[in-house]
Amino acid sequence: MTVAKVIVDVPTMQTDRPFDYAIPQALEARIQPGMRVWVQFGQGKREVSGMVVALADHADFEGELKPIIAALDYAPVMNEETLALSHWLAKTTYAFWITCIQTMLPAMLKVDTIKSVTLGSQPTAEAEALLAGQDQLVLDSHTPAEVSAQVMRLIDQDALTLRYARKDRAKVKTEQVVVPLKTAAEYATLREGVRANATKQLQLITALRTWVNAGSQPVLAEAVKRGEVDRTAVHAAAKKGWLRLDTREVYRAPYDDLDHGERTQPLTLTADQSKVVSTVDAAVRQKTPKTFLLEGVTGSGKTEVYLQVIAEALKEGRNAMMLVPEIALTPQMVHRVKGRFGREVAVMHSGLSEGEKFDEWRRIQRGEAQVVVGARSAAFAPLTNIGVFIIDEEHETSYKQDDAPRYHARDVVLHRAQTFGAPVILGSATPSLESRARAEKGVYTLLRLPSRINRQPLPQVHIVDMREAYKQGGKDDFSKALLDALQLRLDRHEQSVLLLNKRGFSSFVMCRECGYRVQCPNCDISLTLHMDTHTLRCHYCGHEEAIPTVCPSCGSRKIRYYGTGTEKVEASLHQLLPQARVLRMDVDTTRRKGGHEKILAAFGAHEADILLGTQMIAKGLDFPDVTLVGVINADTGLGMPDFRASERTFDLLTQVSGRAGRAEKPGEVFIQTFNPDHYAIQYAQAQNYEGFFRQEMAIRHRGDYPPYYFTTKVTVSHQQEEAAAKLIYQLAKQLTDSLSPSAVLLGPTPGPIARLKNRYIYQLVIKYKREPRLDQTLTKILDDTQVGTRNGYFVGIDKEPLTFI
Ligand SMILES: Nc1ncnc2c1ncn2[C@@H]1O[C@H](COP(=O)(O)OP(=O)(O)OP(=O)(O)O)[C@@H](O)[C@H]1O
Ligand SMILES: [Zn+2]
Ligand SMILES: [Zn+2]
Repeated sequence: MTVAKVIVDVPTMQTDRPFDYAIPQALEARIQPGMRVWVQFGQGKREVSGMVVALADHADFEGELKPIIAALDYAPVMNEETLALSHWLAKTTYAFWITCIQTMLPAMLKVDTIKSVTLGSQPTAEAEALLAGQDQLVLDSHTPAEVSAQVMRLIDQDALTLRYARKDRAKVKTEQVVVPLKTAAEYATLREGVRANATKQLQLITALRTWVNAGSQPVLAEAVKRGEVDRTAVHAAAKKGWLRLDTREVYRAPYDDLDHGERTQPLTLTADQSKVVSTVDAAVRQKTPKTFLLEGVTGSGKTEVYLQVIAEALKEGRNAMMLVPEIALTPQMVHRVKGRFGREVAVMHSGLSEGEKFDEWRRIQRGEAQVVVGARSAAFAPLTNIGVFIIDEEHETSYKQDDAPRYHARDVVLHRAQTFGAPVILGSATPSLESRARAEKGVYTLLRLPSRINRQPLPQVHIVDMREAYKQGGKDDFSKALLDALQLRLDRHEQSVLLLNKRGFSSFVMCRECGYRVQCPNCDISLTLHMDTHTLRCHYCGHEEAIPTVCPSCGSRKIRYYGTGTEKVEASLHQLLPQARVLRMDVDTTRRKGGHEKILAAFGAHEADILLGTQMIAKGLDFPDVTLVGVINADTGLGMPDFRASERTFDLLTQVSGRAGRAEKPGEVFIQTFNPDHYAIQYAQAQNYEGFFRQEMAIRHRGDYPPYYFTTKVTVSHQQEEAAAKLIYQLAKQLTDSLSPSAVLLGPTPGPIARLKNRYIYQLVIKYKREPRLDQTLTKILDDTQVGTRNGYFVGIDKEPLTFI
């Protein structure tokens, strides 16, 4: 007997292991590891989806095995390598195996379970009334709690029966093509029998003859759109047997125009670039899974290096994967990669629709794409035979996922690189301290691009002391120096980029009379003001409400708007420089699909003089006419109680400064700050990464922080504050008892936001150098607390968290 080992879609600690299922005769030859199946699970008749992770010739389970009800796939959606990867991911991130599998697959492959009730064996009047003449009542998250309770009671009485059905989200896109069934001569004869005033029929026959002669089978919708044929006439002709309509599967191709556009040629490399490329190429050819840290200043031509290394892998008959942070995955970047490799490139990022993502994934899965470019989750793309991995802007925090599985894309890539015997390039102008320290120890190989292409100097950076600036005629967030520099660019018809560092504060509404700030009802945090929709929104749970006109606390009408938002700065710019054309880029202006693209295209086409934006404008942009970069508020991040605050500030300032003067014209940068003497700002002014690295390492060493120590954060949440607090103290004791004396426990403390989505949060952080027993202890903690069951506890374990607050 063949037995299937199935991971079921029931994310709890007790079910986080494969369960044995019998493969019924009808499915005997079909079921393979990596296929999704539909099975019955646990008591009752609950039906769930699951993933076959292995086949075996005998069961580990003693009793009678339940059979697999149905296979959900015709071919496996995971292969041996990705299945093993999912298991590794679950182990290393303390997440459920099923959660990892679902994270790795496109959303369209998630199976929704539809729960409903029908009349049971002992129907009652109450049950019949509830169904109100319908065959079934569907239960979902919108079902009111009272109804759920009533349904449960009626199920217990056998008055109702619970039923399960599955709904696959996957939708394959199809199109209809016209297949002419007759010869050109036959169509000519047909034409003679058609009345002269039947113009649509005559037109159709003419078209059919053209297609027969050209041997083409056009897409119906397109032919109709071009006005070549009439849809009704086509359907009528199909009935008469003049033609056939075939349904064909098609991909939603988000970058169709680029796929068929002209290809760019490799550039002649500079000596520095050449050295880097040949070093990595050698590793590609020898299949050595070495990690290279490419430290290259902004505008040093890292992207061209990536492209040529990818080309080498392809030449060797291997595939390539390149990760880019979400916000740097701009149309510019896609253009550069697609421009070189065309349709061989699959692109994966959150800006695509679910259908587009699914289709790009299928192209990779079927071996039709050789290069994958994507954001964090593209690290899981089912690409095979990978010859090189690239992570651009490797210091970016967006490579780490905040929710379970709390993985870092860099770790996923390094793991897969071992499997494939492929080198990895980690590239950045400002590498993370962790990576740079590893290069120092020789774990990674350091490669450098110390100068800009064509020996252009890095832009000149001015620090503007805002404490002084307001005394000297600065107004509305702008110093006179920055305003003058902007004016000069307007006069010269050059472009400017303005960064508003939003980290740390945002716009809010406050009562001038009593100081009341509108709070989220579900979370302990102030609501953020959004002028575009005239609402207040919670950035954590999504709660939205109208701006009050009267203070809910004291009844006063003196409600005022506070904080510097991009909208407010945009308004000041219009006042201060009325002739400037400003484009604003932030979450609000890019929310709609393609919004990002449109703004950048407009800026590239010189439809604006100033591009004003948040962090999302700091990375990867390469516009030759940008000669000025202004940072409106450099230090909002410095005040954060986070030991990485300086590193983040240095990275951001260096990256954004790098947007200026990338072509022939020299660039200039103005950084407005209240902390002009802070070392992060000083080193950013000098664009001296190595200097910053040394000083920051010394500080981390003194404070026993990463990269000298490892860290793990444990978070507990519960709807009752007391329950959460009690558990975290209990865990703290358990950890202290099991860890060595050299490990340090920070906390327990309430979470930085003490209540989120109506759950109270407590956390602790473990700092340690070597703790062989930590893994075991953490696993035991998860086992003991029975996460995911009805007791209401959530326990989150985050290895190397990027946020401590
Ligand atoms: N060998 C070369 N010859 C000529 N131009 C080049 C060469 N390599 C790169 N360039 C050009 O130099 C500019 C900067 O290169 P690129 O954008 O790759 O730098 P980068 O290091 O990725 O920058 P950043 O980290 O700031 O995003 C681009 O316009 C690119 O086309
Ligand atoms: Zn008030
Ligand atoms: Zn909220």
